[in-house]
Amino acid sequence: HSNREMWFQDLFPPNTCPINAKTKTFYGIMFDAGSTGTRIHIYTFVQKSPEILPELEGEIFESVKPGLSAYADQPEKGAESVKRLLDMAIDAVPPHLWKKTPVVLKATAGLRLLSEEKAQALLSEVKEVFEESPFLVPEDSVSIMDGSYEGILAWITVNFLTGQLSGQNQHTVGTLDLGGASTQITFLPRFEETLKESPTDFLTSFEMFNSTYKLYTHSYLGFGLKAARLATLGALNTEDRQMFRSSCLPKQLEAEWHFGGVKYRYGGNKEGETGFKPCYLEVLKVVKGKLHQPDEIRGSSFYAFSYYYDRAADTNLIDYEQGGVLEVRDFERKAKEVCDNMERFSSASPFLCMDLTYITALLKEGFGFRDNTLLQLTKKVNNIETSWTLGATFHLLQSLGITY
Ligand SMILES: Nc1nc2c(ncn2[C@@H]2O[C@H](COP(=O)(O)OP(=O)(O)O)[C@@H](O)[C@H]2O)c(=O)[nH]1
Ligand SMILES: [Ca+2]
Repeated sequence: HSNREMWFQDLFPPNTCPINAKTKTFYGIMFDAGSTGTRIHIYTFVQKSPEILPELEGEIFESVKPGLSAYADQPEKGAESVKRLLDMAIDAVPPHLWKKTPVVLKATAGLRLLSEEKAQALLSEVKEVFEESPFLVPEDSVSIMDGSYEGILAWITVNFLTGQLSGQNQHTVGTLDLGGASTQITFLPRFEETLKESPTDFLTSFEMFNSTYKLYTHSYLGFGLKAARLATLGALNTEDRQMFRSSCLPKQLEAEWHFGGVKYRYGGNKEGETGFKPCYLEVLKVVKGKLHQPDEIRGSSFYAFSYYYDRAADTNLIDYEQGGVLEVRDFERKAKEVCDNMERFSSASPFLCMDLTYITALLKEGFGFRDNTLLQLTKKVNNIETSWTLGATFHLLQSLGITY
């Protein structure tokens, strides 16, 4: 819509070009209501002309625990946790831009797993908090996000931040996100076979920055790290409140754990086996045959974040600040080390062995990656969080006509 302003562009040297004086600065506020926490991302963008992608100037990021789903029976308290984060945006965005700055919350797997009624109560309390704020509240500003968008938008984020969405010669990278309750895999298929052999609902066309991307993506609900703990313990979908035991936990352990508003009792195999081998067999039951395995990913490398990153950092496989490159087999090696020496790691989370073993099984037996598949573990690129929230903000600004 700004093409009319372009005629004079060639007449002026770039630094005196009037269009530069028209550089747009804008903000976007995106909430990630995840299963384990709620986070606010306040983005600042500048865009110098319609031909180039908006530049991301910075991000303000803050988070609170627990997630909204933990307030299933107290929706007002859940909304209060959102309000406290939103107050940060009042300070971060200049007052004259409040009315033009959209605020949106998207909930993921935690709310997907609640009853419709409880989820809606939470969402409408949050909507009220938004309506009372000075920001722009678009239609559908508070919702549960479809799982396929979660993967696509994270893919957009990572590929935007690594510069793969601008210019020619785009070498996009696939992404792996491991949340608390669900996990996503997304990549741009290069092989005709992948397009032919994938279930149709795993393939989605998505338009962004004037390009159309046909992506392979799927969100596996119940395969996030914390949901997988419950599945391994056999505690999913059961009303039974017994003690759940596993060979992946320290022998003498007996404890309680809260997830999604439910209390679970769990412990080690007092008399029976413990260690990597029996643990791997337990975890295998959770993943084996449950996931689609596209052939073409076996040899390619992926960006991995969220709990892949956290557990790799917890065990010094990568530096907590820098991230790093790993092979799938590094997770297996670390799982063996932890599971076969649980006393040595007892000061860490009692679930460390189970988590690392699950990650190993998910990658190898779930998705079908090779032992030597490379994983680029990343938390931030150029100081911006690798989260679907950036992709979602681009999508939002585009739909509101705020970006070109
Ligand atoms: N890199 C990155 N990781 C995040 C961000 N927000 C949450 N996470 C990670 O996401 C994981 C928790 O998943 P969560 O979003 O609560 O569960 P989900 O609803 O199943 O996706 C943890 O490993 C967090 O560290 C973020 O902004 N950047
Ligand atoms: Ca998440």
